[in-house]
Amino acid sequence: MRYEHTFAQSAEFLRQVVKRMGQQNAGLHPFSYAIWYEYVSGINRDLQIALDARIKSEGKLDDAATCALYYKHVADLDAKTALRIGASVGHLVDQVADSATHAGDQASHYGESLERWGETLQRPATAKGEPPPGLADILRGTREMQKAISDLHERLEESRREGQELRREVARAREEALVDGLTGLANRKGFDLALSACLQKDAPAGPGPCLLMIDLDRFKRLNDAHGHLFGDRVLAGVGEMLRANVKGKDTAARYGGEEFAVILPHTPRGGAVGLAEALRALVAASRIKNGSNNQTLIGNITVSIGIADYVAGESAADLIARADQALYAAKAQGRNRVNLAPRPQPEAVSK
Ligand SMILES: Nc1nc2c(ncn2[C@@H]2O[C@H](COP(=O)(O)OP(=O)(O)OP(=O)(O)O)[C@@H](O)[C@H]2O)c(=O)[nH]1
Repeated sequence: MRYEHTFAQSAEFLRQVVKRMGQQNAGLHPFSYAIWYEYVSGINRDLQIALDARIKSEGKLDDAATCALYYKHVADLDAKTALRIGASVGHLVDQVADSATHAGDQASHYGESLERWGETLQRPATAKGEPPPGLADILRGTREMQKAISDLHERLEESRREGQELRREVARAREEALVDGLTGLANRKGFDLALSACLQKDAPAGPGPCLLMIDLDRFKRLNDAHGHLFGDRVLAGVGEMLRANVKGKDTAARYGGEEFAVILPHTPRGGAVGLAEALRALVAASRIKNGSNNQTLIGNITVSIGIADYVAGESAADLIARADQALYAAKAQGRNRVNLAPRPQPEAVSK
């Protein structure tokens, strides 16, 4: 386990963590607890450096900063560690198997030589009617050695196969760590990785990328009226609709709670507006079954969508903020609508 502290140690960390959490602006949620626990216990050096730098430059941590630190330095750690261990184990097994193959080759070469020597030695002995003493033992020993090496080789080959399977499992686990359990879309971490990969490409030729932020309208009201489980089914339904309509190099993600995001790496703003309008209309036309017999159809589920098209030099955070502002404007204009963010003035783009 990652946390090996005794009860007394962790109780002391708890005391310090609560104090530190209370000094920030972020909520007292598990993400906040996790980063401060790792900070005060001293087990996560990168996090300590990043957290100190953040507080020095920006003062108290808010929710966004807390979540960003959590995703970057805590949540990803297990996946990273698993990947590293998987790669090391695989490498080790490959090395051992290579050595065994080499040893096996040598032994069989040695065996062949002994066989040849044996034949030469046996000839005059057979002529006299009695083999030289000890020669039969040498040959038997050699064969036994060959058999032992060949068994070892087989076992190590098996280990190599297991190592490869282990590596595949680790890769699968890592992929799963980037997927949201309820909707099957990319989760927040998957979204962050996809967006930063998309923005890191050297000056992409052609249009895009565009970012859509999609938020369910009056979702609290829906939860209150029909229950949280029904709310979850609505989220899963929206996820299914996005999976069916967002394909290829485009990424659909659950950004958090009842908010979704779509990254369109090569789509011009006109195309993004067209897709957003189609997604909005699909949700508005949907009906979801509810009730004990699942026969009651609930409608009036709508989403508002904000769109921002990337401006050269813009950071991921700025692009998200512009799409979010467009989303809030869509809400303010009455919801169930699509709104395109204005493009920032060139001097407003932070490099
Ligand atoms: N069922 C369910 N509800 C969630 C989940 N995540 C967030 N919510 C709920 O989503 C609701 C969001 O409410 P608000 O942020 O007030 O927004 P809203 O009611 O959608 O209103 P507007 O966004 O202004 O249209 C809250 O009631 C949350 O509890 C989830 O995973 N499942």
